[in-house]
Amino acid sequence: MSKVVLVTGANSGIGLALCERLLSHDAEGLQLCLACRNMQRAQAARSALLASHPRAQVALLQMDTSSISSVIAAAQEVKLRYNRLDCLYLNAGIMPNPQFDIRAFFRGLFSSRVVSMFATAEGILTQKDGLTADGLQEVFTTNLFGHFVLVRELEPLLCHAGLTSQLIWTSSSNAHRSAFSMGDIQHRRGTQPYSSSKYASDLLSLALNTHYNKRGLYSSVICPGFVMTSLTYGILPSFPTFLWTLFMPIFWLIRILTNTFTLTPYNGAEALFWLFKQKPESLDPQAKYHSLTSGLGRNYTQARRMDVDLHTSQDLFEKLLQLETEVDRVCSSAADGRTAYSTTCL
Ligand SMILES: NC(=O)C1=CN([C@@H]2O[C@H](COP(=O)(O)OP(=O)(O)OC[C@H]3O[C@@H](n4cnc5c(N)ncnc54)[C@H](OP(=O)(O)O)[C@@H]3O)[C@@H](O)[C@H]2O)C=CC1
Ligand SMILES: CC(C)=CCC[C@@H](C)[C@H]1CC[C@H]2C3=C(CC[C@]12C)[C@@]1(C)CCC(=O)[C@@H](C)[C@@H]1CC3
Repeated sequence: MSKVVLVTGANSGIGLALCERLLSHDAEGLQLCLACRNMQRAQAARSALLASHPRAQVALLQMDTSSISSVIAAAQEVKLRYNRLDCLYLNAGIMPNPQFDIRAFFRGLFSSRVVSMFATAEGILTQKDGLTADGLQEVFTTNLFGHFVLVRELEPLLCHAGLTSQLIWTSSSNAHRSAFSMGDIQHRRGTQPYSSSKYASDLLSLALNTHYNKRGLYSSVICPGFVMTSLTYGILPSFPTFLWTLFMPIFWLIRILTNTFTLTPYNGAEALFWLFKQKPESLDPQAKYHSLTSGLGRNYTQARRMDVDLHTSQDLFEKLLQLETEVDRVCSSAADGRTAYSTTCL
């Protein structure tokens, strides 16, 4: 029986490279569904995949993870099209308006934390976040909450007696506990919404395992390493893309120090692809699976323990459930024509 796999943010970067790798592994035994916000870009990605795998089954789904109504509509469509989902990749993500602290970068270069700075970007990156049309924080909603709502909506397709399914989150080694606050899960008040949203996805994955393992659903988290994609190019917007290419020899040298410089989307998708081939029951719910590339260019996956605990993960899960109920209430009162209030108070 063919496996049904849905990938969010599949039209570019790591998501698209993953689709290519999945099809190269098993073009005919998969029903691949690319969930994207922009259908033109989605169509281009589908054509590229079909050019190298003409017999593959590749479907498209319109979904904007920053819009809760779009996520709910997309989930309804999935439920009409498929009767089960084997693997759901929660990969779409943004890092808007990044501010790169050059001084901190040069200080870091000549300090003992140089390797960790290149691996995690700790202390050198902040972002300016915005609000979605629903009044939620944009990074939180796109990277985490939209995906949470998607998982909840797709529960009937993911939880089947006697069968297992997988959730696989594209997190980051930029996920730091210090950037996340349980009193401000959307990160309204801080300057590191990206790090906060990725730390929250690490916590949420653990909580999802606690709640859903008994129903056959398993969740894992990966870090693709540092990959050259449009997300990365956005960090130095005044830098033309070709200048990044000129830095490649330096990056290859850095790769000798830290194998986290995977650099290409193909390498970055290593852990995503590796997890797909594992038995979900055999995976460690407290581990983050890192895509790594050695100095000689060998790709491998390594599990590293995450800085998460069950109690905090459970607290976050409950807060997300509350937020889901609130958003639902606001949306239905707006649909009824009653006065809708902004979700900024949530
Ligand atoms: N590049 C890196 O070094 C690292 C990346 N990551 C993570 O990897 C994931 C993939 O990013 P990457 O491939 O690098 O970057 P890209 O920008 O190439 O890919 C991001 C994908 O997410 C999609 N997306 C963004 N916002 C939304 C939305 N609201 N609804 C639906 N889709 C959306 C984008 O669609 P569109 O084309 O329409 O913008 C795009 O397809 C992200 O979660 C990122 O945080 C983690 C660690 C390192
Ligand atoms: C131009 C030169 C010579 C160096 C580039 C320095 C930084 C732009 C670069 C160093 C470490 C990188 C990094 C990321 C972005 C670009 C850097 C800050 C990430 C934050 C990208 C997104 C992630 O999720 C992280 C895992 C990356 C960590 C490393």
